[in-house]
Amino acid sequence: MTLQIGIAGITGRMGQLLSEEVAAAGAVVAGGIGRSGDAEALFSASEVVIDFTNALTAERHAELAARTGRPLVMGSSGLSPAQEAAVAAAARSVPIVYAANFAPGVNLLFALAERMAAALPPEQYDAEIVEMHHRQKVDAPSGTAIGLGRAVARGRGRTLEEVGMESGRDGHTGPRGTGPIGFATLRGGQVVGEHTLLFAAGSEHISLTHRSFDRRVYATGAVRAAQWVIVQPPGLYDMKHVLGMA
Ligand SMILES: NC(=O)C1=CN([C@@H]2O[C@H](COP(=O)(O)OP(=O)(O)OC[C@H]3O[C@@H](n4cnc5c(N)ncnc54)[C@H](OP(=O)(O)O)[C@@H]3O)[C@@H](O)[C@H]2O)C=CC1
Ligand SMILES: O=C(O)C1=N[C@H](C(=O)O)C[C@H](O)C1
Repeated sequence: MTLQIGIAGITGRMGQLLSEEVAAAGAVVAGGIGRSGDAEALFSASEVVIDFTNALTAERHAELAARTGRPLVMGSSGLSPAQEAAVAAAARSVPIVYAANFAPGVNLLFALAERMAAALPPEQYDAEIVEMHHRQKVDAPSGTAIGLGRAVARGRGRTLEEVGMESGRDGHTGPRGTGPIGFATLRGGQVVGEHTLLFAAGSEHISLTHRSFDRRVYATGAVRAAQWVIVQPPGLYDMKHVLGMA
């Protein structure tokens, strides 16, 4: 049977590409909604739903996935801790892939970030994350930047909340703290997505950069995640699970 995939956010930058990538993968677009669409009807008509909307809508869709028993692939970013907790609660009754970034290269970057952070002591190496996106992006720092921050903190045996984030530096900030991860956000033009992780010590710097040139890389990854998630038991998954990197 051909997989019936619903698309939440079908009129958006990602949604339009998703329609093409669903067809390219030999699946069928079961339906799609923008902000005026009927989400209940979309979930009923679909075997799996892919959501690229916004934080508030994505939280509602996670709850709807749990209520209808339809697996969900979620790419929306900018979720608050409470919204992420709601997604995790929904994933107790339905499988959900919630990924900050569906590009394979970024998921390799997450793994490398963790390894580098484990090797570079925070007393000597300050971790800074710089991201740039198109002028339409509404959330900051990007979900991927936060994901990188979490990977660095994990490598140092802590959580991001424990190590702390230094973002939006302006005015008399005082000296940089030892341990917190710095975040800088650039917005402009039509940049698809750029992320740099820098470890800065007194006598050396080491950095890793990922650049996306085409957001189709996210759409391809999300469709792959949809094909993967339909046969998983309930749980909260990430792209590393889909890619076999967990
Ligand atoms: N994880 C990843 O790899 C990636 C994540 N993203 C994230 O995906 C999200 C979408 O990005 P992008 O496509 O660029 O954004 P767009 O603004 O281009 O698209 C947003 C889509 O969401 C729809 N929408 C808004 N409100 C609702 C609602 N209440 N119910 C249903 N649909 C709604 C819009 O519909 P309408 O046209 O009617 O307004 C539109 O189709 C963002 O959070 C972005 O950060 C983006 C790229 C990659
Ligand atoms: O809004 C975008 O465009 C993107 N959002 C995601 C994020 O917040 O990290 C992923 C990608 O960088 C593009």
